[in-house]
Amino acid sequence: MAFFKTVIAKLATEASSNRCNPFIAFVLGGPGSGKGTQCVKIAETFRFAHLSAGDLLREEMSSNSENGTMIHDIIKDGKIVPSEITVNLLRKAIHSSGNHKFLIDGFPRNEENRISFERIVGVEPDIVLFFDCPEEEMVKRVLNRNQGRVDDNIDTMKKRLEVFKKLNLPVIDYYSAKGKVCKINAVGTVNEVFEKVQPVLAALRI
Ligand SMILES: Nc1ncnc2c1ncn2[C@@H]1O[C@H](COP(=O)(O)OP(=O)(O)OP(=O)(O)O)[C@@H](O)[C@H]1O
Ligand SMILES: Nc1ccn([C@@H]2O[C@H](COP(=O)(O)O)[C@@H](O)[C@H]2O)c(=O)n1
Repeated sequence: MAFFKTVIAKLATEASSNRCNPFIAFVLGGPGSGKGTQCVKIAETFRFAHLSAGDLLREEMSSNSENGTMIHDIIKDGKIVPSEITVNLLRKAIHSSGNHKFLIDGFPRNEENRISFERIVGVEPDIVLFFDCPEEEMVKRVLNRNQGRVDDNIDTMKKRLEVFKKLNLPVIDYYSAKGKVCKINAVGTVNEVFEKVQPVLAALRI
């Protein structure tokens, strides 16, 4: 708890200085951990723009763009779309949003995503929210989601969990070493989880 308070205090101090840049919160967690659900609540309560990398890719996939089929095949296979595509979608969404506080949901998924964002957008995140959830709970949530997603099936879910462990956890470790990660236990009802998130955001004086 003391460590947690120190991290928040440090982030709050950094957040209130140097506010020319946008405020960027990366939101990470395994597939089905509930990051999208929490982002909606955070965005409403704390007036953030919520940009979901997965949603932007799904929109691109449905828009008959030249990359649509490739994106579909990669998502269905639980793999990661080439970073340049995702980062350029995020860059455009950031620039057209009119907001200066962003929740970037489901990004960066691997080292290539992380490095590409720094190169193309030119900023690092101020904070990383990590929704930590046991695998069996994530599987249950994804299989009950019922939104017609091509990746909400047990075969793709197994691959996504492997990709999460192999490629995404090292990114979380990278930001942990920089003191930027707030880990939130994602078990509980949606409101119970939000009760744990709220003080973290409230402490950031932005
Ligand atoms: N705390 C919770 N308890 C039970 N169900 C939840 C909880 N949070 C979210 N859900 C449900 O679990 C499913 C997955 O949630 P959500 O889409 O927010 O996860 P996600 O981490 O964004 O997933 P993905 O990475 O696959 O997009 C949804 O159907 C959502 O309604
Ligand atoms: N940075 C990202 C984010 C997502 N993807 C692909 O989309 C799938 C669904 O993403 P969610 O955030 O909605 O879980 C994901 O499994 C990837 O295939 C990506 O490539 N890069």
